[in-house]
Amino acid sequence: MNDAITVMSFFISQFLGSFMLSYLFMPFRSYAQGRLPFRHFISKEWLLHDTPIHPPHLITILPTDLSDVRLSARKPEMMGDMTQVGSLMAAVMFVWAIFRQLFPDEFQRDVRKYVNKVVSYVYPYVEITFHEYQPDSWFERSKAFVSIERYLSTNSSNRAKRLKANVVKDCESVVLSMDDYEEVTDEFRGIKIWWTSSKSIPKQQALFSYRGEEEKRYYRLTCKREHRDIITKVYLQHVLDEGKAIAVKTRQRKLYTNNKSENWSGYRRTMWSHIIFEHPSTFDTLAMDPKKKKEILDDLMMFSKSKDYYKKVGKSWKRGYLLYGPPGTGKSSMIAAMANLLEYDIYDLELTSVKDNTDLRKLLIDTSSKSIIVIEDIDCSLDLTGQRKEKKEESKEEEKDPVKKAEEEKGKKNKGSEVTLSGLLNFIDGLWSACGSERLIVFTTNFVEKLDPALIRRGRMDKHIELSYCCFETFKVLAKNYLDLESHDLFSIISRLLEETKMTPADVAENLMPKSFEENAESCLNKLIQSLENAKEEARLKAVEDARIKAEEEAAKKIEENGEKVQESDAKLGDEEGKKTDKHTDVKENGVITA
Ligand SMILES: Nc1ncnc2c1ncn2[C@@H]1O[C@H](COP(=O)(O)OP(=O)(O)OP(=O)(O)O)[C@@H](O)[C@H]1O
Repeated sequence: MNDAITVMSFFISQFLGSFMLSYLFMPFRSYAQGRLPFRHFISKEWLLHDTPIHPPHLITILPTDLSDVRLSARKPEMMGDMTQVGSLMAAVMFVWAIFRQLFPDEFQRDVRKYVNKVVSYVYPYVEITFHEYQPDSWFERSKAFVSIERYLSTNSSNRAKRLKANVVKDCESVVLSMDDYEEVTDEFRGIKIWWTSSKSIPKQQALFSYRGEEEKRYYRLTCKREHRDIITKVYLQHVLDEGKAIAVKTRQRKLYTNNKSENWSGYRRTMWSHIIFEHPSTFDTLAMDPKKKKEILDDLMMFSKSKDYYKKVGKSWKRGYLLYGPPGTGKSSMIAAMANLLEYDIYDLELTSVKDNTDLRKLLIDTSSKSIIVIEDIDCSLDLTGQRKEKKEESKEEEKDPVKKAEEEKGKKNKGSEVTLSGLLNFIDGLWSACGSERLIVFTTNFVEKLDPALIRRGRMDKHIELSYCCFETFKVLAKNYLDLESHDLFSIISRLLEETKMTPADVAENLMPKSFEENAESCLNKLIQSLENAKEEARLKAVEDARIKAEEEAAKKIEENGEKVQESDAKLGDEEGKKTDKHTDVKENGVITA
């Protein structure tokens, strides 16, 4: 009985094998005759084409261009085709099952290897595969894969028939990408390229799986052999560059702030926390002198386009900005406008949360390029101003009271940060500052005169920008933004008042903003005029009060000086009288002595 089964299986496999082989070789034969376009897999199109193809539609491993196939209905032949394909598939599966059952794994591997070798001789295409995860970094997606995904999403997803929709995190927009086992074509310098997305599924799904046992997604590029060089040397670089550019354009910008150094430990340590950066300030909404604004805009644009220039002159690609001026003059608004202009992230560095210079360096290394590192109110962040002076004084006072010294040390520790001025100077332009590129470092302060000159010298803070009280030019920008007004009869009064009194753009903006539906542009301007007049009156009264206080102080000083003089003269008189008495005593004594 067993023998009979063996013999039967032999004949069946012989029959199916020859049947299958004849089918397998037909595409090659037809290809040689230039008639049959090949496909990777059966697609909808073959059901419709009317090109006389014999045999019609089978699963082959060879890709083709279907674009030149004319589409029309061809239903009567279709049923026959379907039957043939069905039996072929059944045969292939049967033979494959027997092959896998009867032959050991090693043998199967060898067969596959030789089949691939043979196919590679006749296969007129080149395939390049890009895996989502590289074997050496299971937790990080391959940069090439991500770039290709972006490139294909943007350039080819409109041609793909099955798409995957991903909702971007923290955002309501939907990003479409090719679904698994989908194919799209791309064209580069007249060359046709096929991209397929696919995944390899593990034989057994482990209960506790790690990345290696999960589905592995990949993109496969197929092109004709003769185009191999141009595809590998030019096209791939083009795809990667495009992918990066799309990422920059579509990425959500972030506003980071540093965590306290104590919270950096553990596996998931994060030095920076972030939220999505959505500040609406732009250089259009920023009110300042137009000439000054243009100068800053040019400076920023020039910086962002000067990668090669910085390399040529041997400088790391970064630039320092010092923004100074009274509170409410637009320093923070300008930083947001810079970030929006250049599409950079912002790292808002809170110096008091940084333990020491080493941690400051670690934070710097953890920032990305295309970013603005901001230290607001640098004069208040740490006592950086006097440290150099203090050190000099300390070295002079060699022997200091140990109790006083200990108390001072304690006081310093209580401030929570041991970042020093030299640490900060290194942060800005030391060796470590060269890691990463395309970065702006911005300091803001209300009291520029308090800062150590070393901190703000050119090369560290390359551009010093003063943001000051509202002038008429600034007001005009605010009036346009807040009230849609370019001119008004009341502008002349406002212009005069702005020359006579100081008001910050923040206060002017507050007055210009309508607070109810009844308020219109004119009432807002009147509100501003009233406010300016009040401010002027307040300033006048303050000046009077200051003058009175000054006069009183001077009078008091004079009285004090006079009192001191009287005391001095009294003391002098006293001294002289004393001397006289002494002389008298001396005489007496002398008299006594002589007596
Ligand atoms: N130059 C300006 N242009 C447009 N709006 C401004 C300007 N200055 C101030 N404002 C308005 O005033 C508000 C406060 O401004 P901002 O926070 O930028 O000032 P600042 O100089 O950074 O103040 P501080 O020194 O207190 O941090 C902003 O929300 C903005 O609406």
